[in-house]
Amino acid sequence: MAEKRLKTSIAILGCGEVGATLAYTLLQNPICSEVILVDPKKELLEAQVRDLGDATYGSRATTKIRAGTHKEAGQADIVVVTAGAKQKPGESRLSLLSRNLHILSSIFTSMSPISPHTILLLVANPVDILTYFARKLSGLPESQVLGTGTSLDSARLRGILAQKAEVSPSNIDAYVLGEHGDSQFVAWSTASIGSTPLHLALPNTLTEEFKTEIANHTRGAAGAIIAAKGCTAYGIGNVAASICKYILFDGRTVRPLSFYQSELGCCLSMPAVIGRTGILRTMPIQLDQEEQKLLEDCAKGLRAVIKGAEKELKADDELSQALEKHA
Ligand SMILES: NC(=O)C1=CN([C@@H]2O[C@H](COP(=O)(O)OP(=O)(O)OC[C@H]3O[C@@H](n4cnc5c(N)ncnc54)[C@H](O)[C@@H]3O)[C@@H](O)[C@H]2O)C=CC1
Ligand SMILES: CC(=O)C(=O)O
Repeated sequence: MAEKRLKTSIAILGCGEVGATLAYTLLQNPICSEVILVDPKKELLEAQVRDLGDATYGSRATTKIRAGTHKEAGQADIVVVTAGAKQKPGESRLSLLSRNLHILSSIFTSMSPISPHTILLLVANPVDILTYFARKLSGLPESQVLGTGTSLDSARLRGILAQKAEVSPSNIDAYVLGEHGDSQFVAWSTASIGSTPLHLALPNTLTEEFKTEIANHTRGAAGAIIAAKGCTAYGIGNVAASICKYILFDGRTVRPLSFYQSELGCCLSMPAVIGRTGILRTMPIQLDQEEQKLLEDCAKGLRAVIKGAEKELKADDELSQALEKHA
């Protein structure tokens, strides 16, 4: 029991491209005692654990990796859900909804009873919609259920702006907000380089044309990478590992994350402070009129998807029972 209390564990559900990349990132930058991988593909699971284990021998690695069950995962400090289908080239994230919602529901059935202290981090797509249903299926408090949301899009935005402005990405403070998907938008009015507002830092560059080009580049990044290599993994591996660190180390770090927005009736990304108990609080952001409209349109679109999914769920006995359990 004493040993259990001293251990910190991160369970990763799904050990495909994203799950394995996240596990590798966590082994290279240790933040917990143990990483537990769970996947119904037994041969793949065993091979990933062996291959990842090989990366730890001979170094000063402090994190152990092992295969586990969904039940064990349900007792981890953090459960990261990467389990699910991914987009084929040209497919949208939303097209994955029906398949991934079924997987999500089966995961919660298998993990039950989930520890009341577990923090759930959703990665699988469509991440905002799955985060919304994970809240309902897990029965955990809202603050403990979050999605990576537009963290990855914001990292991509920082990268391209840093190139254009010829400064380090760490000096760019700019967010993509809303859906991790096509209705996302850049909060240009709040963006800065260091403490200098973007319009002062890039006075001749920040035209409407430039903003459209950057926003399209950011929105289209996943599609372009998937068209060429079939998946994206390194970016999200790094983003998800950082979020796990902010949680376990009680970083109180501000990040654009997907979580339930009661006034909008859906999960989407807004800046939040994250720490040991998950979402500690929302960080208010002053959007301009146009951005506020984009946020509301984005929420409207997500609510419509949720409504459609709820209808589909009602027709599916197993899923509707799973949802009712925590209604
Ligand atoms: N939110 C984000 O920014 C990003 C999200 N993604 C999403 O992450 C998900 C995973 O992507 P990949 O790893 O490339 O796919 P993948 O196909 O390589 O791996 C998915 C794994 O999930 C496993 N799985 C299926 N049902 C399971 C269950 N009940 N329990 C545990 N594991 C289960 C599969 O067996 C498979 O090994 C996709 O939905 C993808 O769209 C990917 C990149 C970025
Ligand atoms: C696949 C995905 O959601 C991304 O790379 O943004």
